[in-house]
Amino acid sequence: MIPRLHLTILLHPQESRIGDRVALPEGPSEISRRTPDFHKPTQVLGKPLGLPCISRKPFFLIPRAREGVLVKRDEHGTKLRVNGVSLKQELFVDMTALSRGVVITLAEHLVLLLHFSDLGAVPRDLPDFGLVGFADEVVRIRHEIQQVADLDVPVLIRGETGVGKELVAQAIHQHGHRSRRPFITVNLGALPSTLAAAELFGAKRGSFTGATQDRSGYFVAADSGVLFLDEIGEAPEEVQAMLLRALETLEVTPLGGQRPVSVDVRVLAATDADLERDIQQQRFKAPLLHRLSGFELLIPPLRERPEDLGLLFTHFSRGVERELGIVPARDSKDPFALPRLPVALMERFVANRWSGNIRQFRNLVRRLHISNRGREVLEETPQISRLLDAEINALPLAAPPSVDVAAKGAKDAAAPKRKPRSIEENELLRAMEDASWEPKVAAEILGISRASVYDLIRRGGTLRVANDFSEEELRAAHQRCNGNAAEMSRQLKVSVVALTRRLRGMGLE
Ligand SMILES: Nc1ncnc2c1ncn2[C@@H]1O[C@H](COP(=O)(O)OP(=O)(O)OP(=O)(O)O)[C@@H](O)[C@H]1O
Repeated sequence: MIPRLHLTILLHPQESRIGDRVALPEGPSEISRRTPDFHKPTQVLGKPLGLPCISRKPFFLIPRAREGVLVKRDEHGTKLRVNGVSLKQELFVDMTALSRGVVITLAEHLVLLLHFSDLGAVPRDLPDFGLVGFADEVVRIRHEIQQVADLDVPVLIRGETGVGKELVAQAIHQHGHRSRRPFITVNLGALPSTLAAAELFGAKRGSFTGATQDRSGYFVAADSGVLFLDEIGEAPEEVQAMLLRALETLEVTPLGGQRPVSVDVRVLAATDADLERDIQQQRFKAPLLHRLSGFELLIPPLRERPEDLGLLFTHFSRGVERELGIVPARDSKDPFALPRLPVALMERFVANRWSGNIRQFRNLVRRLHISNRGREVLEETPQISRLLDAEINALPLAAPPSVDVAAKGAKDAAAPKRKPRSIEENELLRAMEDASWEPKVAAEILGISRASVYDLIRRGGTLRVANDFSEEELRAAHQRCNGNAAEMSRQLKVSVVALTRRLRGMGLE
């Protein structure tokens, strides 16, 4: 098999939308992206573009050029044919570097990631199922989802924590016959064993202390749909026995109830545990494993597919900006803007072979955007350096400070919320700084409500909100910062949104 060179556009200088065109500084070259994702062909038209990092000669990227074929390998490096339609130029790159990914800048303002991938094997009609990435292993998973989604068999999804097991479960649900029926998630690791039976199978009023009314339980809630048993390896032994019975009989009896209730559920389960070892050590019931694994899907960790880092970075960047309402500080109409993501930073991601999981990577991207709020280019802030250094030392990252918005059901219910009183002034200050002084974002970081953040600001005495400043103070700051609201926000340690509103009210933009 000839390895192919794959080219990923990491970040457009101006995050263009479908059909937008971005002028390149050298001559009349143009780049247009036709689709919002990067799996589809990227058109690069026009004049030669400089490849300052690795090219020995200028080279053309031709329409629909997205891959090259390795044609020669010798002591000078590797010769690849960049060949979307026909051969136009050759590109020399270092083979070792290419195997871990090469980050380059095009015409100084477009960052690309080059690496090998066997794109020839991807069937054109294979849906992406919401899984970002095209590493061989991701393609295999997509293929397996396609094979199993519309069969009513139980599926066991295995992989380390935070690799995307729940995402895969959702994809199976959405592409199966039960897509219009409920998808209920229950995290067995978060279910106290004393309540497990009632939570799973329901309970009649008065059946135990605290059961003040009838409850139907997860199995009944998922009737005719899909029940996703997350962290199945964490299920206490008695819960395993109850689950096995329910799965074998497809009947559940609510606690304190007389008659069993029939249920029609497709069960998907996920675990990061070594269940075979747990069976040997008699911590997990072998029949339950057999019952759950009508089909098995194994999801590899991100460190085994670094070629997906670029796509995931872009995907999460968009999500974070949308979710937190962060507007990039750059002028979106400037086609000559610097790349949002500098090569040096992307190189850090690639060279480090990010050893954390996808959730941690998303958290890093989120922090990168928050701590760079108001800046045109994403820079490595001290906070990001700390996270990257922690990765180099392969230390696990701290749990994400914010609630996982993608997590559903029992997972959310179990997410810890903090007491505002436990937050010291220093921690508030750090969170506000990381949040670029935006209380909404600081609230996410701290795990408290926005109202509580305002409350802490008012009680603390170090920070103020925009409304606390006198007109005189604001006019002085406005003059000092030449009317730059982002700079004023940094100096006054106050939300740029609230500040702009105040300035507008005073007739100052
Ligand atoms: N291939 C992917 N493309 C885009 N987002 C992904 C991908 N894989 C995982 N994610 C995102 O990463 C986060 C973690 O994924 P998910 O919760 O599915 O992992 P998990 O394996 O179920 O984690 P846990 O073991 O902690 O339950 C989610 O926000 C998910 O949307």
